[in-house]
Amino acid sequence: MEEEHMPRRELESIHGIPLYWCFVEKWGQVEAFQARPDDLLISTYPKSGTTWISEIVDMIYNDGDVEKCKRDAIFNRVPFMEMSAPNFINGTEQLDKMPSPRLVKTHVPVQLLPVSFWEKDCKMIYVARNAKDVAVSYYYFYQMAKLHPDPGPWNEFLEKFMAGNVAYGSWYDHVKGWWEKAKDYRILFLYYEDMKEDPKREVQKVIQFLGKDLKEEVVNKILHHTSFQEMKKNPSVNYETMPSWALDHSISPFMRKGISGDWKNHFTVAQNERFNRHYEEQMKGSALRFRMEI
Ligand SMILES: Nc1ncnc2c1ncn2[C@@H]1O[C@H](COP(=O)(O)OS(=O)(=O)O)[C@@H](OP(=O)(O)O)[C@H]1O
Repeated sequence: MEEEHMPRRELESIHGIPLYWCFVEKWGQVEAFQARPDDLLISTYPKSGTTWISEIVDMIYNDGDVEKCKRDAIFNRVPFMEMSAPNFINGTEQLDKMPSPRLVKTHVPVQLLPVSFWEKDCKMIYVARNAKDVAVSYYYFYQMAKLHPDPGPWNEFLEKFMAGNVAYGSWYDHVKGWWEKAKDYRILFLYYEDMKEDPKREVQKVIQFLGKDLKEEVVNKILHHTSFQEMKKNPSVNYETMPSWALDHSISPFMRKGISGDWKNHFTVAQNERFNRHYEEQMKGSALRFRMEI
């Protein structure tokens, strides 16, 4: 049998946001998606801790039962709403068939979220990560995930990232857009850096937001199971069950470093200065504050 493969293709655009051609092709399904009142939406800009918070939430939903959380891969337990690609299960169709309560993953900027999520007043968790670490993580992900166009050399990719010419568009607009919405809707806004600094405190916030009450020993179990070291070796979350023609872990593992501040190993002094100037302009007037390391 001929091996499946995924030829790299340039991004297309949906409502002005650059995105994979195969997601754009089925965008009508995303717009028409019917959220349910007890859905929990997990929203992030790519590479901001989506898989981490997804596993934490599934562990909370299952009262810290590790075996239950190993029942299936993370992308089946927390389906990726806008996912649509040849030879892959379609996100909206997968969700339509799923019993409630559902956990839903998305990376859409706030203006592209299907309206039914607002109408049903669903709870949402948004995780934000500092732009420099996201850019680095995204650069490696572009290389290993064949859905992306070729990222080119780091310097060129960084320029594209700053200009918002990457999948899901501008990081700056994404975080600012969700931050503004969090003022009016049931959105728990978390930072990756806070989760790294004090995972217990942040997991407690999630438990409270979900209206759960878990014993300390269960919380400790969740913390252990969702540590980077544990998740890296857990096939139900490390994406190694995905075919290598789609995700090539030999180029870069999905669970790559899991730290804050890795950008320092990639940005030159000149790149950092240029990035900082651009960052100030983009984030001017926003109350959002990120820590670039912890
Ligand atoms: N448990 C845990 N602790 C700390 N960090 C973690 C954890 N799990 C995943 N990661 C890191 O998150 C990065 C992947 O982000 P996402 O899961 O958002 O990726 S995706 O957008 O859904 O493809 C990617 O970051 P980098 O290592 O910087 O590339 C992962 O390593």
